[in-house]
Amino acid sequence: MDSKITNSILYLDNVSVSFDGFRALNALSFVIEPGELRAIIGPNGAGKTTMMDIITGKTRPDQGEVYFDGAIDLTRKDEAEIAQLGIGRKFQKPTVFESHTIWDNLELALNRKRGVFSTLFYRLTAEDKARIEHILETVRLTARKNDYAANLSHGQKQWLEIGMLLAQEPKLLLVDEPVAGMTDAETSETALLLKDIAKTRSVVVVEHDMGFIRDLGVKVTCLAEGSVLAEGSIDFVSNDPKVIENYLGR
Ligand SMILES: Nc1ncnc2c1ncn2[C@@H]1O[C@H](COP(=O)(O)OP(=O)(O)OP(=O)(O)O)[C@@H](O)[C@H]1O
Repeated sequence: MDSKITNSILYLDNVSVSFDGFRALNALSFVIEPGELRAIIGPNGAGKTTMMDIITGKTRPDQGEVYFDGAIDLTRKDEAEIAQLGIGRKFQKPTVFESHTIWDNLELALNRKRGVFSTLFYRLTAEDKARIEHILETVRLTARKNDYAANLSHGQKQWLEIGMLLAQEPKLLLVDEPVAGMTDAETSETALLLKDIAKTRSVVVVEHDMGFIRDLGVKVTCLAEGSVLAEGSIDFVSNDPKVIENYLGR
């Protein structure tokens, strides 16, 4: 097998998918390295959500290769299997349990991995507690751990949900527009938080907020019309005439 596949955490090659004759992805190819934090930008309808749907098994490609963690062919796995393999997805809207505390939300997320029956009789070990404390620190919510999730700001709810995904220890985390609706301070903090997370796993983040993308300071992939328009540093990508014409200049 190609070493480009075996050395990557995520490998997409020539992936296409059409809906009623409309090509949402058109020969999309890109590679994410283990431990990489990658930013994906692009205009509305560029195929960013469809790309995440393909990776998580929600949508099947019409053609192309999708490999995870070396040699796992994701096109042969269903959504549940892909989640189990270690791909976590954060949707745009936070979906935390508002009437539970922040701690309980994380405990529930930790238990989700274990299944219903073991959860019924399960007591947290010291190791589990340490894990929750560590996640609380990562997502900047230690001081709020006993508050109800309902009392968090929108940005903090996004962080809590990222924490709930971390409890399941994904190898790859897909994050869709995390900073939409956040304050400027929360947006800057989210860039730091995602960089912290990427120290121990790979992260792919889709965002429109260019200030945030600049703060991340990582490799950027710009999609348009279902394929890669430009890829490289933020300066390289934002000076590309095709990116200016199709996205930034709009
Ligand atoms: N299930 C579907 N059925 C029909 N068309 C779809 C479906 N999913 C996506 N599309 C179309 O495919 C195109 C790509 O959509 P997609 O949501 O992936 O873009 P996006 O880059 O995520 O856009 P945005 O930034 O607005 O979220 C759009 O024109 C969309 O209408």
